[in-house]
Amino acid sequence: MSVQQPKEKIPVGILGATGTVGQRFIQLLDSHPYFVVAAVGASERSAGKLYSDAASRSWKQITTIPAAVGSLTVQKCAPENFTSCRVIFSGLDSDVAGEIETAFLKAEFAVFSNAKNHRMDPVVPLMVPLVNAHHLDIIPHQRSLHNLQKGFLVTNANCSTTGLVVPLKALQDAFGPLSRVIVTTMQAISGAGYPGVPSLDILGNIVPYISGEEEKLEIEAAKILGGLSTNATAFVEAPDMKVSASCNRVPVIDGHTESVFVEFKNRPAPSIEQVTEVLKSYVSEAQKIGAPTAPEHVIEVATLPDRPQPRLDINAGNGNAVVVGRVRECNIFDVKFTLLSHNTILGAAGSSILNAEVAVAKGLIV
Ligand SMILES: NC(=O)C1=CN([C@@H]2O[C@H](COP(=O)(O)OP(=O)(O)OC[C@H]3O[C@@H](n4cnc5c(N)ncnc54)[C@H](OP(=O)(O)O)[C@@H]3O)[C@@H](O)[C@H]2O)C=CC1
Ligand SMILES: N[C@@H](CC(=O)OP(=O)(O)O)C(=O)O
Repeated sequence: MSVQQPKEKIPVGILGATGTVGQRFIQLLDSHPYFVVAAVGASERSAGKLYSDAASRSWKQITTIPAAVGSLTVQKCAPENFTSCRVIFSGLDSDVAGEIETAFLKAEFAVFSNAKNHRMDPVVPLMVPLVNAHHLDIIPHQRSLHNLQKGFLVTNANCSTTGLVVPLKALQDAFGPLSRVIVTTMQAISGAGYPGVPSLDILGNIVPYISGEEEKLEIEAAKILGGLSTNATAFVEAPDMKVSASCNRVPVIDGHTESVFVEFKNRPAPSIEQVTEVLKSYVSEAQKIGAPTAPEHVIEVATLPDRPQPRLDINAGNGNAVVVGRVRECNIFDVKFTLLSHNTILGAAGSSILNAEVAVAKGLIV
């Protein structure tokens, strides 16, 4: 089923527009077929300045600030400053995202958040567009609980969780429930925002601790890989699946690499050839409904034995695909592989934009 795209541009606002994720939104939306940036917001430090001035020092994208956004005045993140927008993309710091995003929800905006604050809310989809777009079906219930006509709130997952759940979803769909997953991450420094990790801590080094990260990987996957109750009013966690994570910060600018070990519940376990074929041929709902920025291939399976590598593979599917390599037998669990995903594109702004495209296609953005 491919859905017709909107004929008119949809004005969007970006909260946290000066940050690492906010900048990615601005870069990605510059060429978007129907979303157009109409307002930008950040902290009181930036509010009142032209975006080009507020972001001049922190802008770290390889493209320049689009002129139309550079000339916008940065707003305080209050709903009354975003009345020209129908959609809000939030790249807000989690210290403030909770309250601010709730205010925009209550003011009837369609809010797409990258922050952790609302992810485990029982009526908020924790949505990885290449995995669980059907979780959007809870929105009518969310609206009725909050007494809203048009507004709703959807969150992205943690950036490492996002890369992980894509191949897990393909495997779960094909071979049934997963019982145990162990993952060790090697996470890029852009994951910590700007200015992020001090250079003296990370250059020539590895830091084997990212605050709160392992816990997020361990709980978010079960919500994302689970289903919805039949009346679409509650999420049902993937049963029996246990995830154990070990997270490391490595001196890479963009791209989270993960070593993954998977055990299936059903016996006999699939062969490596079957696993590889399933990963290669996985198709997501976002692709089926014709979301314009969905990658052609959700999972690219690397054939060379020393791939994926962040420097070489990070832009697969314009940053919205997951590259999986080294698919092989595991002599403790069933299969092991290495994956790479772009932490600020698929892991953040790219997924939010895809989530909004899916919401447009489902008629939720009015
Ligand atoms: N970086 C990544 O790979 C990923 C990040 N995330 C999440 O996305 C969010 C943004 O992350 P990131 O871009 O890396 O962070 P940054 O630190 O780079 O940016 C934070 C943004 O929040 C704004 N901000 C800070 N305080 C306030 C305030 N009191 N009121 C309004 N705005 C405020 C900042 O504005 P100002 O410039 O004015 O200070 C800035 O625009 C976080 O919640 C993070 O956890 C999720 C997945 C991946
Ligand atoms: N913690 C991630 C980025 C992030 O901000 O995650 P979360 O949105 O789950 O807090 C990293 O450092 O790479």
